[in-house]
Amino acid sequence: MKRIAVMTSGGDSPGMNAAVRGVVVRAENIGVETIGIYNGYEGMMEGRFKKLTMKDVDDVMHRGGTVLHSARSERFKTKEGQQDALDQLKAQGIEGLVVIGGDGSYKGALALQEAGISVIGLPGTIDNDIYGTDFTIGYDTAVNTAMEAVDKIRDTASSHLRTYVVEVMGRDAGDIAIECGLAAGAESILIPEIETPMEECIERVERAYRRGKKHSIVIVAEGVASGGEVADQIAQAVDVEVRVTVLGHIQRGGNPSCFDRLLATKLGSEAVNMLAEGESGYALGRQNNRLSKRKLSETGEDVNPRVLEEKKEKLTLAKQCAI
Ligand SMILES: Nc1ncnc2c1ncn2[C@@H]1O[C@H](COP(=O)(O)OP(=O)(O)OP(=O)(O)O)[C@@H](O)[C@H]1O
Ligand SMILES: O=P(O)(O)OC[C@H]1O[C@](O)(CO)[C@@H](O)[C@@H]1O
Ligand SMILES: [Mg+2]
Repeated sequence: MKRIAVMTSGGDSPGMNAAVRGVVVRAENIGVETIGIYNGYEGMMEGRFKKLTMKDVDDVMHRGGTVLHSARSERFKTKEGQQDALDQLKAQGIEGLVVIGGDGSYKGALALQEAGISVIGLPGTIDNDIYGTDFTIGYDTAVNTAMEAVDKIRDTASSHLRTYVVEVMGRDAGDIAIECGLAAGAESILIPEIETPMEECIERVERAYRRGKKHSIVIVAEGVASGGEVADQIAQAVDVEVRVTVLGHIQRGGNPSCFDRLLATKLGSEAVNMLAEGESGYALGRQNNRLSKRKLSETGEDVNPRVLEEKKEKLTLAKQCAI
């Protein structure tokens, strides 16, 4: 294999740069050329390609965001869009491709694999919602950002004896909500995958005050409801001042943690090894502290019931630890 390409896609995540660096460094070390594709699948269809050398990734390991930029592309979901992308890859003589992104990006990666490109997927998303890996690149940084923010909110909540509803990211994924909620000792955690009746959430807030607690914290993943909606319901039921904080995109930014840098570097490097050995069509990750690989074709919830099952098991276990 003489020439491969690397791209980032979907919402950015801290550690994507470290993954790109992992790919470029390993490829150069074994004499393979790397092309960077800018702007995700949108850039692929437009031919936004540039050769990358170690010099280009000298100073990116510690940076948040993605130097290759990222995008969400509706056009790439169409057959015509995918054909344009294939034409561009072929014109550039790309023999292998590393796609760094989330579950949506993996669907695009699978389409390219099925069309004859050798693809390896790396889990780059703060959502931690990829089947076959315990952690995604960027999740550790994001959940720590959220937890630190909730710690700060707790200080003011406690001073004013208030309840705070903190809305965190996760349209379909509850990992950030549940793990930052557990780590910050929240009274109630609302996630999209497992329904919690509002009465239960309200009862938990009331119970905290009855116990003599000075504040209470409710974490809600954006996919369940807005923080404002949840706050209104609590304020109607409990005689307490309620405030809302929406953490938003600060959860996607910032320098990647050591964990995310190492995960990204190892996976980037391994992706190149696999392509060089003629293996493709896999999504890489880490499970039980070992490198894991799953077929890209098995990572979608729509095709593999284990995806949702495994996710619910993990979240149910975590929920059992809540107060
Ligand atoms: N069914 C599909 N077929 C082809 N391409 C797809 C498909 N679904 C998504 N994609 C492509 O992948 C891109 C990224 O997907 P999406 O917006 O779901 O983000 P993601 O990769 O899941 O990351 P995150 O959830 O962290 O933002 C989409 O904009 C689209 O171009
Ligand atoms: O920045 P955008 O495109 O609004 O995306 C927001 C979504 O992206 C994610 O952060 C994942 O990257 C989700 O948790 C969130 O719902
Ligand atoms: Mg996703």
